[in-house]
Amino acid sequence: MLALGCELDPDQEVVRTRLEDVPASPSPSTMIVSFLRPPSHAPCTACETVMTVHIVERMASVIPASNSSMRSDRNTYVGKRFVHVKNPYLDSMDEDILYHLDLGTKTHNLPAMFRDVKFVCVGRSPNRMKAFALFMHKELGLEEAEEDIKDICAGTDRYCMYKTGPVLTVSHGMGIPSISIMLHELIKLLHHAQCCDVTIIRIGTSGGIGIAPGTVVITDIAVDSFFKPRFEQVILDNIVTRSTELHKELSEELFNCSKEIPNFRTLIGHTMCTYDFYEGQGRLDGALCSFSREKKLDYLKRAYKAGVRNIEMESTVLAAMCGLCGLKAAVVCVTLLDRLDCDQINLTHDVLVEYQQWPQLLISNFIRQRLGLCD
Ligand SMILES: O=P(O)(O)O[C@H]1O[C@H](CO)[C@@H](O)[C@H]1O
Ligand SMILES: O=c1cc[nH]c(=O)[nH]1
Repeated sequence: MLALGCELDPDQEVVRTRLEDVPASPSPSTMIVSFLRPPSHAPCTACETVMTVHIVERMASVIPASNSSMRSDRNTYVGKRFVHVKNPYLDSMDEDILYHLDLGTKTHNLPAMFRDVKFVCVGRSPNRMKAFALFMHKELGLEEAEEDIKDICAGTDRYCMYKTGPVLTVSHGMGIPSISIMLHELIKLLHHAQCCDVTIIRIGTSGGIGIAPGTVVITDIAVDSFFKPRFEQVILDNIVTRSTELHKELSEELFNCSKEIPNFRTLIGHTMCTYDFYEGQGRLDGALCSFSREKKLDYLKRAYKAGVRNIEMESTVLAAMCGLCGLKAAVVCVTLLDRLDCDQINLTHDVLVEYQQWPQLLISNFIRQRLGLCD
């Protein structure tokens, strides 16, 4: 019998192992083959896939009460839910330099700067996020002068960061590698700053499937290009599979909040996260295209049937990392086109600007509501 070639962290679980599926001579990167399913789920096609790797790192929210090894971890969430890191090496480090944010534990008093943060809003570009921070500043009625809202990461041009009251706004660039680097350092920052009960929301744009452009999709589950609720992270020469479920109550709260905004088109649905904008999203207009229009439409229609309503490029890793580190996460993206109709984004500048404001408006209303600032 093949022994499982790893030691499991309490937060990681091989839910079921199908030894008959293990290749006779597994390569070093296919040491364990298992059949994965988050324990709280009934079996479904989305989860019932034999994968090259094999470990589900469960989100705290899906830990069954009977799992005693996880109970203490879970109990730390009662009352205050701290942001936690899952790295035994961090504690022994004399200093932690958050290189891409130009911040550090020795150079900055992170608790003094950030301990009161309750909401983190992330989005692609420095300009968009600066505009959002200024908008939030106005909406929260903060006394500080607008000119005093400075980019906290000004010492680097990798990302930007603004703090307006309890709201931290950070840019993340395009795609999984870019947002993933930012999230590692942001999560450590929130941890070092002893933040608790933090909600993180990605505000973005996306391509819709079978829905009118301008619709805001609130993601319930982020799925990969195979419509599976998973994020595969290559670690050394293993692929570790992580769950991509987002916070259900949070998405419902956001949806309810959207109902109070006049003429706001919104829905809750699955969001597909890809590694590429062109071939990866089935576009016919990239520099490379090796499939037919029929194949493209067949793929997008299958995605729709699987519950996917929009496509973007960051949601799976955000869901996976935040779920593991005790952050309630949501993804709110407006759709710029219906991919069943076209591939090119041909909106006028004004319409594009208007569409991009919808998610921002929703998030600002949500934060104001949470802070008891609504009329
Ligand atoms: O508008 P943002 O938030 O960047 O979102 C989408 O747009 C970019 C591609 O144009 C990708 O980052 C994708 O996720
Ligand atoms: O089609 C689109 C539009 C915006 N962002 C994407 O990732 N895809």
